[in-house]
Amino acid sequence: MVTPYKHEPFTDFTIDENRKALEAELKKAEENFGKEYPLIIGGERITTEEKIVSYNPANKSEVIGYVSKANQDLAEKAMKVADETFEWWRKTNPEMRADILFRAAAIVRRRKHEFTAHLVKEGGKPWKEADADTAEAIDFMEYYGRQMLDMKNGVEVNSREVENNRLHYIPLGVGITISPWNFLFAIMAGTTVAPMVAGNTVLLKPASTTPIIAYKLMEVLEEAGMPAGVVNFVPGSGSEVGDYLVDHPRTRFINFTGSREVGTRIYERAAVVQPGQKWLKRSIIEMGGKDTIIVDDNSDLELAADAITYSAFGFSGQKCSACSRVVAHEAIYDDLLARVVEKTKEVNVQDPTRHDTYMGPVIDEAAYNKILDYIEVGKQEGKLMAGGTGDKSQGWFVHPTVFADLAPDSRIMQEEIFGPVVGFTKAKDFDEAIEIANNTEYGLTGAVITNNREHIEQAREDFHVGNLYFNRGCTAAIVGYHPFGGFNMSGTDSKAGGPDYLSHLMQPKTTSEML
Ligand SMILES: NC(=O)c1ccc[n+]([C@@H]2O[C@H](COP(=O)([O-])OP(=O)(O)OC[C@H]3O[C@@H](n4cnc5c(N)ncnc54)[C@H](O)[C@@H]3O)[C@@H](O)[C@H]2O)c1
Ligand SMILES: N[C@@H](CCC=O)C(=O)O
Repeated sequence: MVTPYKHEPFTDFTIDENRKALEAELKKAEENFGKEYPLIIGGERITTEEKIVSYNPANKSEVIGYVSKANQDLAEKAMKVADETFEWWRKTNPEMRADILFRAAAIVRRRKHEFTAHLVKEGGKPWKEADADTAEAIDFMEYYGRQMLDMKNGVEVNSREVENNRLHYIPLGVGITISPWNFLFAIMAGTTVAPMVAGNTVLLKPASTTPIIAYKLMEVLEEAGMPAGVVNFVPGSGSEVGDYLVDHPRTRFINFTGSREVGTRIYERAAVVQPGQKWLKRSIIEMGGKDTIIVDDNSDLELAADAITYSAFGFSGQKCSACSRVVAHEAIYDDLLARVVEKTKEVNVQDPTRHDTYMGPVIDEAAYNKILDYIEVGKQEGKLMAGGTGDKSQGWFVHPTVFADLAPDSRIMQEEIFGPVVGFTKAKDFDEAIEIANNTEYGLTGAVITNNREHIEQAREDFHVGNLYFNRGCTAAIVGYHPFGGFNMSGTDSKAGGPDYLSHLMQPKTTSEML
């Protein structure tokens, strides 16, 4: 009997015991620095000459580890193994597959601080963010296991007197999971275990900046009883291994989360029917955001300022859900801006190994340079109110930055920066605020801070985003509570952590028997 789903609680690090536990795991994580990690294909560990090097973004001189790098030959080998494994894995009992996830979740829960410490080091996440990432990985396993149990008997369809009709779900085939570095554990794990529990086999290609956490997930799944060949670990270059697997005629589906640039490229390539290909590939493509918080004239400004500060600067703004645009009613614009600037100046930026860190580094040099370039653009387009500088002496640190008085169509208000930069613009009334909020090519998250019931209902209808929140920030969706995914150029809106998610990874089959 499976207990009802509830999300994994976050750790309270003000409790001495919890703080000491994480500190001990951070020390242990440092002892493991510099280790080598192989590929895993059909359970076989394969070491290659060429390596991906994973660095600590808060301390450039620290190498977290060296990960073997797949080439096209190894990708082909992994495809063959996954294809063969699918032939029997697709017929396995869904309960057995769900049990693997429940066991895997329990293993991670028992070693929670070990994983969280690893995320602090490999992802540069402050404790709170790293703990939430671990909790979300657990949630995905618990939630998708239960979803599979709910879906295993299909759904009721009508039958007539002379026939017996059924609709049930069958898996698709071999899927390619391509994951981002920002939710290095949760999204990587969720987009791997969902297809697996649905009866598919998977080739997992994690982000090259954060591959080691994916190896650790593989170890957990193996310990939980996942047979060899079901999930195969093939880290490698996006343009080499990624393109090869996306184009492969035996690829049945692609489960991608990442940037708009790479997502649209994959979507286009996957649409091309290759010689020998017998199906139309399914593409689940979740991409970026340019997420807005609207602040109404009749609203709690302190709540608004807190929500903006956390949504803009939590994990250095490196969330697809991060608030990068504020649209404020002109009557409260100056007051709100002053509050946010004051709070921004209080944000500390330091090594996330320290327990009191609010904001750590950005992920790497390319991200650092891109964000600082945008800051220069912002200085031309608006008024710099806070931040505006970086420090790369030790790691890739960018100070939380606020720009005021931007035009809604300025680059800072339109393009995904993926860093700790937020822009403010003014609206004369709520109608105009909604119009500005919708005026991007994305449609992922948004929030409205208001005490006006009519405006809540208006936004519910007209604010065109996949995840809309009222009187809170626009980040921190919880699996099973806030199914997550966006509209327009934010992606295919598959709603990760929601009741429809597994249906994207299976196909419904109707059978009708004459009586
Ligand atoms: N919508 C969501 O749920 C969601 C969640 C997290 C992150 N994101 C988005 O992800 C982006 C940040 O992540 P990122 O920098 O890792 O994104 P990215 O697009 O650079 O990389 C994502 C993955 O794609 C791989 N890749 C790169 N080129 C490829 C190719 N040609 N073929 C196949 N794979 C290829 C990368 O190696 C990585 O594993 C942001 O835009 C953010 O908004 C979206
Ligand atoms: N699901 C996360 C965002 C994932 C993208 O980076 C949130 O709701 O903040």
